[in-house]
Amino acid sequence: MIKIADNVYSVGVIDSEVRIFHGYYTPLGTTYNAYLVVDDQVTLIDFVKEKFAEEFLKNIEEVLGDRTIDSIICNHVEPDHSGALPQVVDKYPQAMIYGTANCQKELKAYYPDAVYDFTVVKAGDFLDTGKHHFSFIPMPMVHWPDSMSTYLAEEKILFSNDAFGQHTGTGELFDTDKGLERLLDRAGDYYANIVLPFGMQVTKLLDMASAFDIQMICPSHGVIITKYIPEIIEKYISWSKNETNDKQVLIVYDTMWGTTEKMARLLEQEYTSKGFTVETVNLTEEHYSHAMARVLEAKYIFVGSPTLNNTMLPSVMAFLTYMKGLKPKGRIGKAFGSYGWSGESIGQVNDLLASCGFEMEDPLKALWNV
Ligand SMILES: Cc1cc2nc3c(=O)[nH]c(=O)nc-3n(C[C@H](O)[C@H](O)[C@H](O)COP(=O)(O)O)c2cc1C
Repeated sequence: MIKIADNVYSVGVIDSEVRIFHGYYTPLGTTYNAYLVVDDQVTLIDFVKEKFAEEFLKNIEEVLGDRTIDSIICNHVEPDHSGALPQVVDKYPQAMIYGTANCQKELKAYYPDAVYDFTVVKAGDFLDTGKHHFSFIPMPMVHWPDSMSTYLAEEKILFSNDAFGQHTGTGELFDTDKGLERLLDRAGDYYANIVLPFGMQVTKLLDMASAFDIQMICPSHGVIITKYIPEIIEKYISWSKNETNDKQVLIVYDTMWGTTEKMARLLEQEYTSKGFTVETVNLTEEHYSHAMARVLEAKYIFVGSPTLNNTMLPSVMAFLTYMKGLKPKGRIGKAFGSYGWSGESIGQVNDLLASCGFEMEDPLKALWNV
């Protein structure tokens, strides 16, 4: 438990061990952030993953002692945020849960046996807990239909849920602990792997949030943002518009016997000598979500695979399928790869990149060797 403002406590937990998050590799683990606001009435904002329910309840008790929770704001139903709901409502049965209409439906589906009262909230609604006033900012699809943010006027805090999140489970608490570069690196990694398809919805959220004076952003994963609010908002505006760096190339490949790797190195040399910044990811050595984080600001996405049994390597297929789902826009693609006789992989990679809506450069093929 940590006090983060007058009467506001961080009561979430650190999960330093989690490594895969719905297909997204999290080398630093993550945190499940939840917050308590103590007023005439006590409000809990979000829960944690079910596995950490006991630790979570202890954190809450450390702040409240024998006091009870009157209101629970459920910003998002996904089990990393709502998993401990049954245990919390069991201990604090009188608490009223506030969330969007979709939140109500999804909670019923996830926790059919839990007993609790629920009030549906929408934009413009307030919760008054004595000296504190919460307002609700629904942000559907950032990143589920139920998602919302909550603003606490007196402390100027935006509880942003998954927006502005970062998977950083190393014990850092504030953006000032490790600085701006670290924050943007972790937030960018998260944005690329989770938020990227929802640029339009992020724009709406930023428009709505601009009406509030925000001095602190408390996301549901990672560090609390205090110092670098303008910087992170500027990045969110840029990422939501799919703005890329025209001089940045990402090369992603895999290889069996090294020729496709040689092709990747040749492309790297060519583009570096032309003044581009080039990042190269070998999918045997790095997870595809690491490559995805690099997609965020790269204008050029070059993808290479040799032909294996008339198709591309599974690792390359996994990356391309994953990237397609995350809907990056406005990129320039190029397929490359080596083959022995039929060479289907290069055309298949080309077609998948084209199906992402990328403008395509001519593919590069190498028979056996370069
Ligand atoms: C198990 C296996 C299956 C292969 N299947 C095909 C194939 O269906 N069509 C083809 O053109 N080449 C095929 N090849 C040849 C490779 O594509 C060729 O060796 C290529 O140069 C490998 O590129 P790399 O060095 O980047 O791994 C196959 C090679 C292996 C080892």
